[in-house]
Amino acid sequence: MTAHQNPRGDVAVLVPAAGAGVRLGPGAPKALRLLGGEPLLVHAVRRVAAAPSVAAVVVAAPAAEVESVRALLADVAPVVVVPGGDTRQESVAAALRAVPAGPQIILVHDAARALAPPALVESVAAAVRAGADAVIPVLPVVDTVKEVSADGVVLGTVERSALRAVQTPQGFRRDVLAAAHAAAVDALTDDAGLVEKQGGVVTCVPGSEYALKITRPFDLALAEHLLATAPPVSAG
Ligand SMILES: Nc1ccn([C@@H]2O[C@H](COP(=O)(O)OP(=O)(O)OP(=O)(O)O)[C@@H](O)[C@H]2O)c(=O)n1
Ligand SMILES: C[C@](O)(CO)[C@H](O)COP(=O)(O)O
Repeated sequence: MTAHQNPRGDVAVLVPAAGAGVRLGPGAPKALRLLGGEPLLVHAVRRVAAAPSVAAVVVAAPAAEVESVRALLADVAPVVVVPGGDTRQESVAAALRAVPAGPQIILVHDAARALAPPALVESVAAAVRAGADAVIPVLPVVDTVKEVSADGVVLGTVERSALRAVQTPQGFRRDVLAAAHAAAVDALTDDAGLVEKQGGVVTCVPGSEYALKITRPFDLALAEHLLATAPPVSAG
């Protein structure tokens, strides 16, 4: 199957999906765990592929699951599947190398954020299209945040008014993301961080509660409930 979803689109989405899911507990690699009877990866790819701007999707799968992931996604969307790496950053870099020529906007989206709506994909892409080098969806931090020592003693309270919790999809001009990964020295927890290290400007757009990262068992249980009320997949 071709890598092209919508030949008129200007966006390629990289989906890092090669993580083990240690915090979710023993079982299959996290992207293949079930939510509403379907793997998290299927939910994530279905939603990004439904966004009208998306021309191509590249999935970084667990190395041992590349063929099974290809088969799993064959009826969901046209995708390229490559083996992921030992870290999220390596998985994104592997997917980036496989992006077809054409799209000049690249989004990076965690398979673990399985319910992120197509409308969020479109709003991130639109902000890049409007001229931003890099765009991240964010939500305000609602808890009081404290810095705590390794032995559990509070060192201080962090002023939270300027803090934001960062989600995916994160969006980039293609040349900006390529340069940031090429220059990467340390493994960071998100791609926008690599752009920041290069002195790039990262712009925020409003995130979505549905784009929660399914990390621990409670998140999966919460996502099962959210699935019933999630925006329709066609809401690009
Ligand atoms: N080597 C890795 C590690 C993570 N990821 C992906 O990066 C996203 C965010 O990672 P996270 O939710 O932390 O997943 P895991 O690394 O699987 O979680 P854990 O740390 O609990 O094992 C996930 O879609 C995950 O599959 C990846 O592609 N390659
Ligand atoms: C990219 C990310 O989802 C943004 O919040 C997050 O940094 C991934 O973190 P993890 O270390 O893979 O859990």
